[in-house]
Amino acid sequence: QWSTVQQTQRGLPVQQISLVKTIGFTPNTLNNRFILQNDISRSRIPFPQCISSEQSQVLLNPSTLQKLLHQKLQEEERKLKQERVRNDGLKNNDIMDFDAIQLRADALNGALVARAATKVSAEIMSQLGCETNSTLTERIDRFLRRVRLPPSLCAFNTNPDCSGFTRFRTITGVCNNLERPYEGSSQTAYTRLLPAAYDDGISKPRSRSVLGGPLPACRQISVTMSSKPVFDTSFNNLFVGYGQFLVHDISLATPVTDSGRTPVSSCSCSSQDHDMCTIMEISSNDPFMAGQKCMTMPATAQAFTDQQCTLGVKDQMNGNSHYIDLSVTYGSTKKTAVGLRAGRDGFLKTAKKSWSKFEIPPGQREGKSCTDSTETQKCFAGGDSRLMENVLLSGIQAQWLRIHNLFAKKMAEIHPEWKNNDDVLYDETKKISSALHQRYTYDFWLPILIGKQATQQYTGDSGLFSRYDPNVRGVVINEAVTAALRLHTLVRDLYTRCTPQAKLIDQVWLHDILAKSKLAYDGANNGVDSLLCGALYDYGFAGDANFGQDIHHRLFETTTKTGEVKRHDIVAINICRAREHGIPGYNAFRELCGLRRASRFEDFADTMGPANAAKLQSIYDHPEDVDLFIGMNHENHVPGGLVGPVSACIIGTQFRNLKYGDRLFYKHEGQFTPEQLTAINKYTYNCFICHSTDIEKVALNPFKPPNDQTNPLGLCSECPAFDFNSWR
Ligand code: HEM
Ligand SMILES: [Ca+2]
Repeated sequence: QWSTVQQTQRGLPVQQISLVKTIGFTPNTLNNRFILQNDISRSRIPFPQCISSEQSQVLLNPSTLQKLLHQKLQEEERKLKQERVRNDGLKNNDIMDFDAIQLRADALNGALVARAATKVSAEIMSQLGCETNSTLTERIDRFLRRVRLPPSLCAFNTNPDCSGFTRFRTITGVCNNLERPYEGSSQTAYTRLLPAAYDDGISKPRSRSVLGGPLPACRQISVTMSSKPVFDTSFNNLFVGYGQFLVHDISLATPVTDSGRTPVSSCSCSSQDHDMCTIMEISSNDPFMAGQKCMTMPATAQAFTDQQCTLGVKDQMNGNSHYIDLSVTYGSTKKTAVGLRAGRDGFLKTAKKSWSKFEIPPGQREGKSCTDSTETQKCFAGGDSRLMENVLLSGIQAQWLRIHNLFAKKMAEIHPEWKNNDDVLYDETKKISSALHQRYTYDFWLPILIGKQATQQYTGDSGLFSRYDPNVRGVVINEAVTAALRLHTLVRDLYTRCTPQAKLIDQVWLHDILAKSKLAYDGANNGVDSLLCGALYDYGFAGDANFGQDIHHRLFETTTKTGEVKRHDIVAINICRAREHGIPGYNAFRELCGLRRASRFEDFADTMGPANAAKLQSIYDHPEDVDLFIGMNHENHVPGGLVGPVSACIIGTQFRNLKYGDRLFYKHEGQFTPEQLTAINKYTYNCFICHSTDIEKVALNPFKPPNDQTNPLGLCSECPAFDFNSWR
């Protein structure tokens, strides 16, 4: 049944519209024929006049809508299949092994229905002859969101029973917010700080300057960014690696072609459906890629804006649980989570190698998330498909596995009555490890990124405990993960490996550890532990508009049989991804964050140096055109931070929401007793590293390079064990 929506979750009050009646939905009685015969060649009518016509009443007639939706569903399903067949011949160097996208993304469910609903929305606008542009997106959305899909097509149709899930986190994140149980759960939409901006007001990427000309192409912008990064000695590469681990915890923009392929290989230059595959052009005088036909990336799967399943403009799906809950380690879907467990004593599966006293992540059964897997050297399995994106990331995962199993063992020792209770041991241990992850994130990681002052402003509270606010939405913000948290400017080219005693082994290139498992299994050189050791000493690249070569121009480099070299570019991807996600430009976020909306490039002077403002002027026609990612990377840093004020504002808001909107946040009243929380606070990150690697000395603040005066090394042998006394 179609029905009207009274209230949206964005809090926009929506008027009822009388013409939408409720009717039964019976797919078999529908025919496929396109039933809208109206002339669309008319000249465009301004919005909202176009929707007040008689024709809009006809179009929004429930049975018309139903037929249209059914038709679009079939079309979309067919196109998805065609695209998969078309790309089947491509070399499959899978970086990502996607968990089968369940319920909400299945055919006739979730992602596909959301996609079809967007197509219906676009069709309605087109049939009404509405004039559309990116600035009208919000108003168009508000109009369309009055129309709700039949419940049979809405995966959120029934509320889950949360009564058994109040103490521990669920794997998906469902039942975290007891009033809005799906909020923040895996396979639901990102939220937005600002309304989307789509060229057609519905789903097409921003492509025009406000002055009328085309926006510069993504790769064209990227090649103007320098590849001569400088080091920032105030943080180390473990800070960078932890950051990547953390963003993979909160976000996976699930590709629409979720057949287990990389952003590189899941679309081809000949892809026909540009809604499904973005094709990035490369100019013939490109300094690194001349001769390469194009770069491609699959679109992000779609999701309904909220749990109402209405028509509306395009929104994207987060495949992972939004909360900071160690989902990289434990999984974001039930199936993955179960597969990662050993099935006894609360343990997680691991692999044991003769060359290390420590365990490493288990191999994937049929995994292809790395490019060099063999029978004895398998890609790693984990809760997030990007675990092998680089070996440092795999190392951080190994640490959490080791700590989990160590703690589960301790827990069984102090609670012999739980001996055979796999579930209790798993849940109790997981609750402590996720608490530690949150503590390290908020107390150590975030203050380095946005500075202590901004961290306090957005996430600070006094006293031992903090308080949950069920009205805060613990949902990942599209702008945060599509731009602000894409800290690729910090990513180095060279990675040091060292021995447990911190003796240099060698330095390896990012492309040697990117999607490759070889060095993780390099027993002679201590596997992942030697990279973790190196990360403590390596500086990161500074937060600016310089990007390391490997990630900028040589990402996922492959050579085909015919000798053709194919490369990708994270900067170009980030720009194009944000346009695909309808993220407005930098200027709009300046205003949101309390700065003046610039009308001339000189107005950027309050957030960046004149040279950077001039640089942006040389790329773009108008300040409104500047892409968020590019604008942010040109900002001066906030006090004590690595990012600029607009970045810090978006990131601060994100971490505030993921704290106060997370009912199970470790610091909130009721989660742990004061004694337990004190034990968690006392378990320092340096001792965590000591207990989860073979490294012998770690600095007091492990996210900063060791320094005799300001950040001295401590001996691991002196680290106290985690204090389990208050769990007895
Ligand atoms: C070590 C090297 C890294 C490589 C090779 C890498 C590569 C990538 C790639 C290929 C994507 C997918 C882009 C797309 O299709 O839109 C991505 C997404 C992303 N990256 Fe990185 N990245 C690295 C490190 C980092 C770090 C250090 C951070 C932040 C601290 C970061 C933050 C992100 C974020 C937030 C996303 C979006 C994730 C999502 O929502 O799905 N990355 N990265
Ligand atoms: Ca998560």
